Amino acid sequence: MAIPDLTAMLLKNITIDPTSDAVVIDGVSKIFKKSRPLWGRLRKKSQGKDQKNEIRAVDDITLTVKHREIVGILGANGSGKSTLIRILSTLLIPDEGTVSIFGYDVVKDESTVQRLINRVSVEASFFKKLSPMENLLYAARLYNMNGNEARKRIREILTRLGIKPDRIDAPLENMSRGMQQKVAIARAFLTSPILLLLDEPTTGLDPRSKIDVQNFVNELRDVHDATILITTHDMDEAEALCDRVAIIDKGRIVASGRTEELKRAVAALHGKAELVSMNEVFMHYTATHLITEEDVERYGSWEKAFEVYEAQREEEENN
Ligand SMILES: Nc1ncnc2c1ncn2[C@@H]1O[C@H](COP(=O)(O)OP(=O)(O)OP(=O)(O)O)[C@@H](O)[C@H]1O
Repeated sequence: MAIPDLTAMLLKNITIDPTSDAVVIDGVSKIFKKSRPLWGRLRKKSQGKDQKNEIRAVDDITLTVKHREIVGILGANGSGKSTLIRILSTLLIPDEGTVSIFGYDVVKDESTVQRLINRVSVEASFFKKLSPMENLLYAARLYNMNGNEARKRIREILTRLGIKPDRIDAPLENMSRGMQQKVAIARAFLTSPILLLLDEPTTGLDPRSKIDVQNFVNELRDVHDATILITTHDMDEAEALCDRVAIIDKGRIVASGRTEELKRAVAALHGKAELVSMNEVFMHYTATHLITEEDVERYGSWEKAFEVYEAQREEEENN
């Protein structure tokens, strides 16, 4: 099927050197003010103490992503993944450091960068009364795509992502959250971006749909030369999809490399002959609490126990 060369269209007047790095993040930090309940603020005032009221959501991150690489940012809730993705997509300005996308600075060359990237996140905005087809045609029009070609391509992508034909023309508001997530993913694929930023794209999707999305991500890189940065909690996904991962904890990169390398390194640290799992690697670098077999039994699974301890940690940090 003839697909309009949208990438070429979008890149008119933008020079891209495919041999240069796709993303260069250099010493980037983002600091937020902690918002406190009124009672907490009054109490602090009365105590007259100068308490730390800042969160370094991203703390001195340096990372390079090569053209056509798929890189995973792995971190627990609140570790700074979305903040980093928002900086890359020009939605937030870094307080320290610089980021460039194919040589264009996210602050100084904001509008150029916006034409090179596409971000998918759970907060995707859609017209909920309209159907997936109508929403995606609207997006296609923004990118000057030919209507008939766009219609064909949209149907193809939505079908590939497992959306049933009768749902393609039905209102989005009647679809499950997972299905709406797939429409958000379809929108990013429709415009074949040079750099795709996927912020937890498969959270909430069933296993079959996860695989559909992962296959599509691979295809985008293999066929359309895209570079992909993906945040995820899902270690299997990271292993299946990413050439390289960076583990982030409290805004800092605590480990990075190929999954195989990290598994070998952690196994060696634990004195094990065979490779450990990616879950163990993740725990090794991020856990504040060692999860025991009793915890797994008590909470039903390793992931559930991890979530419970992370929630406790977050609560402690916010108090
Ligand atoms: N606009 C904001 N104002 C104040 N604090 C913020 C803001 N955005 C994020 N934070 C804080 O920054 C830290 C990092 O948040 P971020 O959303 O980047 O984490 P995350 O790793 O994406 O988490 P999750 O997996 O839950 O989406 C958290 O402590 C969060 O509460």
